[in-house]
Amino acid sequence: MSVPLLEFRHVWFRYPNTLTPVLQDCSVALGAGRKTALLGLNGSGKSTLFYVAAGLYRCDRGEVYWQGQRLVHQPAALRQWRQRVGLGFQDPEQQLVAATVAEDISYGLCNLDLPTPEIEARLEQTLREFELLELADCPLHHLSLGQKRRVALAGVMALAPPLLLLDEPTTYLDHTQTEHLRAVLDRIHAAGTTIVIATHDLDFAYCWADWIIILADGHVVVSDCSDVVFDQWQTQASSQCLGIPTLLNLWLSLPPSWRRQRQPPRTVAEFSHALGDLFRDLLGHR
Ligand SMILES: Nc1ncnc2c1ncn2[C@@H]1O[C@H](COP(=O)(O)OP(=O)(O)OP(=O)(O)O)[C@@H](O)[C@H]1O
Repeated sequence: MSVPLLEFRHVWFRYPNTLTPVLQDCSVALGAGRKTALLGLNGSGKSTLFYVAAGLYRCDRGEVYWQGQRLVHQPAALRQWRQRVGLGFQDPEQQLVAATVAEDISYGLCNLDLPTPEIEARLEQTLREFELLELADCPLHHLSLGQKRRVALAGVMALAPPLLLLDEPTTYLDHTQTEHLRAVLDRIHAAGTTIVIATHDLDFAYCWADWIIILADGHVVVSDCSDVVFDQWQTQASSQCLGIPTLLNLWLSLPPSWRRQRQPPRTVAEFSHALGDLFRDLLGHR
C-alpha cells in the first residue's frame, strides 16, 4: 500500500478556552491524487481538522504525517509544511491581506521568494483562470463576498501546493461561479494536486468527490471511496442527519428492478441519459 500524502494518527485537539476536545482520537489518511469531500454537521470539527492539517494549530496528542514524515512545529519545518498544504479558509475575509486583488494574489507568491518574472507570469495566469483580470486593480473592500471568495481561492491556488484544503469553497458562489470552480478544481486535480473540500453542499460532493470522509464529534466515522459510501448512504447511521444528494434521491425513486443493474448517475447529464433509457425501456423501444 502506498504511503498517504497526509495522515492523522490518533489526533486530539482542544481549544484553550473550552473543556471538551474538538478532535477526539481522530485518525485519517489522505491518499495522493484523490478528490475528497469532508462532510459533517456544524461543529463536528472540519475546519479545526484543516487548521491542524495545515500546521496552523498544534495537536495536544497524536501525530500528523506528510508522506510518513512527522509534522514538527519548528519555524523551518512549518514553512516547508505550509508550502505543501494550501488552505482556503471558510471566511475569505480571514485570508485576504493586501489592498487590491492583484496585490493579494502576489503576496503569497512574493513570500515564496520566486523571481519577479515568474511571479508576474503566475499572477497573470491566476487572474485569467479565475476570471479576475478586470478586477485586478480593484480594492478588496469594493468586492462582493462571492468575489472575495474567488480572490481568496485564487491566492491559494496560485501557490500550487500539492495538497489543497478548501473550507466550504462553494459558499457565496452563484451557480455560474460554482460551475466555474468545479472546472478549475478538475483542471488543478488533473495537473496532479490532491484536493480535500469541507462542505455542506452534498450535491457538489456527490458530483465531484471520489472519496468521502465523514466527521462526527471530532472523530472520523467514514473514510471510503465515494461509490461505496453513496451506495450505502441510506443505511449508514452517520449519513442520516446529513441529508441526501438530490440526484441520489431522484435515482432511488426510480423502479429498483430497473436501476439494480446500473451505476447510479453522478451528474445531471448522466441522470438525463439514464431517464431516456428508462423511458425507452418502458415504451419497449429497446
Ligand atoms: N477559536 C475557538 N475557540 C473555541 N472553540 C472553538 C473555536 N473555533 C471553533 N470552536 C469550536 O470547535 C467546534 C468545531 O468547530 P469547527 O469550526 O471546526 O467545526 P466545523 O465542522 O467546521 O463547523 P461548520 O460546519 O459549522 O463550519 C465547535 O464547537 C466550535 O464552537
